[in-house]
Order: sequence, then C-alpha cells, then structure tokens
Amino acid sequence: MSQIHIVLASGSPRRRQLLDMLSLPFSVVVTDADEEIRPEWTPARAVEELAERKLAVALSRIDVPDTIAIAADTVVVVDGSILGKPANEQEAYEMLARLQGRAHEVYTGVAIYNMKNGASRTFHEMTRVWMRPQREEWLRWYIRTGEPMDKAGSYAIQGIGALLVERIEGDFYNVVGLPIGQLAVILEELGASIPSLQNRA
Ligand SMILES: Cc1cn([C@H]2C[C@H](O)[C@@H](COP(=O)(O)OP(=O)(O)OP(=O)(O)O)O2)c(=O)[nH]c1=O
Repeated sequence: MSQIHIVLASGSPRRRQLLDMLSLPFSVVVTDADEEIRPEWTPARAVEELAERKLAVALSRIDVPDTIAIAADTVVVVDGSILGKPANEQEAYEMLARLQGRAHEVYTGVAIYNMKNGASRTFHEMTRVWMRPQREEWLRWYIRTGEPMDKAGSYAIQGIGALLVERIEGDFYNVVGLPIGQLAVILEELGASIPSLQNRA
C-alpha cells in the first residue's frame, strides 16, 4: 500500500501518545471546534457529532491531498447526563462527588476521512467504569493536583484518578480518549498501512 499521510486533529497529548502505538508517522492539527452538545442528542450521537465537527475544522486546514485525518471526542455519562471537562474547581468537585461509589459510562467518538478517495467512517465505543467512594478531603486534594481540570468527568484513569477506579468493562484506552484497537482496524479498512498490525497471524 502507498504511504498515506496521517493527521490527528487533536490538542490532547493523550491522543498523540495512543496514536504513537501504531508506529505510524503522523502530524497534528489542533482544532478549536465548538463543543456545544444539543440536549436531544444521545451520548453516542454527541461524541460522534463533536468528533465530526473537529474533523471538519481540521480538513479546512490540511493542504496535503493524500491524507487520512482523524478526530475524537470523549464524554462521561452518569444517569443519562453528559459530563464534559469541568469549567472550574467547583464543577470538578460536583462531577467527582456524583461519580464516586457507583458506575458510569465513558463514550469516545472517532471520525475519520480519507482525502485521497473520499472514504469516511464515524464510530464510537463505550467503556463502563465503577468507582470507589473517596472522602471529600481526598476529592478536594485531587482537584488541587490539577489533573482533573482538562479531563471529561474530572478524572484521569491513567493518572492519580486510578485511585478512584474499582474496575472497568471495555477498552481502557477508550477512557483515556482513543479506542486504539478499533481505530487501527478501521484505519486499515480505509487504506492506511499500519506497521503495528503487519505481523499478525
Ligand atoms: C475520563 C477521562 C478523560 N480523559 C480525557 C480525554 C480527552 O483528552 C479529554 C476529554 O476532552 P475532549 O474534548 O474529548 O478532548 P480534548 O479537548 O482534550 O482534545 P481535542 O478536542 O483537541 O482532541 O478527557 C482522560 O485523559 N482520562 C480519563 O480517564
């Protein structure tokens, strides 16, 4: 397969690290898409729509024609309410207080477009996370570390937030912001050659 240029439309350092797992060279375009969610959207639709919005902004800034562009969006869902990134420390506390001691869902939507042949795919994955209860002082201390402030649902499963997590069902990396296993399969279907998949049986 010919070399195709990959662009990740994301300012998230986590998504860059996850895409690095594919051993595929890629470049990054940071987008500033509007992240407003319409109240009638289901969580699955919300993450897919937001990923497509980020992708559309990125596509308008890419001038290499042989490019596959990828964008993603992650939200946390509890009792049907969609939680994005907290606006301030008080909101982070309210989110964490709501999530602790119970289960919630993490949805990541991914939108991909192959500019070479016009092929596109949008999909989402859901991971269920069960959290331990933690004391108010611990939650306040955790917020002061700064870790929750740029994360959907106000925690990072890959960081100190792991101390809140009892168990998960589904793809761990989907919680971190990119369902990398499923993304690799779909990128191949869309014409990318993935070095990390070459040695399969
Ligand atoms: C729940 C959870 C979320 N997150 C992160 C993943 C996403 O980066 C972030 C959700 O915000 P997003 O709006 O999905 O992404 P972003 O603003 O960080 O980056 P961009 O839009 O430029 O791609 O929360 C974790 O890192 N760990 C977790 O455990």
